[in-house]
Amino acid sequence: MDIVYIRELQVETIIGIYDWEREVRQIVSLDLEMGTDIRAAANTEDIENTLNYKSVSDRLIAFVGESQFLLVETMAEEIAALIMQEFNVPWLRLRVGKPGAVPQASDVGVIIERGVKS
Ligand SMILES: Nc1nc2c(c(=O)[nH]1)N=C([C@H](O)[C@@H](O)CO)CN2
Repeated sequence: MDIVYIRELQVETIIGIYDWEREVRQIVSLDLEMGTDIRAAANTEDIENTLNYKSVSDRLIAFVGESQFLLVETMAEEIAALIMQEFNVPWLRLRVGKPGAVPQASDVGVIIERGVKS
């Protein structure tokens, strides 16, 4: 299996459990690895034959930017389901980080893997 990836995609959104977090937009940082087979694209140099990381990034920016989740866990599960369904991705690994959440840490969040890796 090959991987198309996106690293440190940063999107402003409403997220968090505290009152102030329901009013102030914060940055979430996403890393996404998506299982695919790149050989058809490599042989044809046709963007239609691959997983377009720009299209995925644009969808993530729109979805996360409009969302209002309480927990990073919920955001991660919803992103995973969306990417697998809309882009026909059989397996993915996703990190959702809130770099501003704990001042003493450079980043906090969750990492999930979903689907079947072939
Ligand atoms: N496992 C989690 N822990 C915490 C979360 C979360 O979404 N998942 N969220 C918070 C607060 O919203 C925090 O980000 C504010 O600093 C705390 N712990």
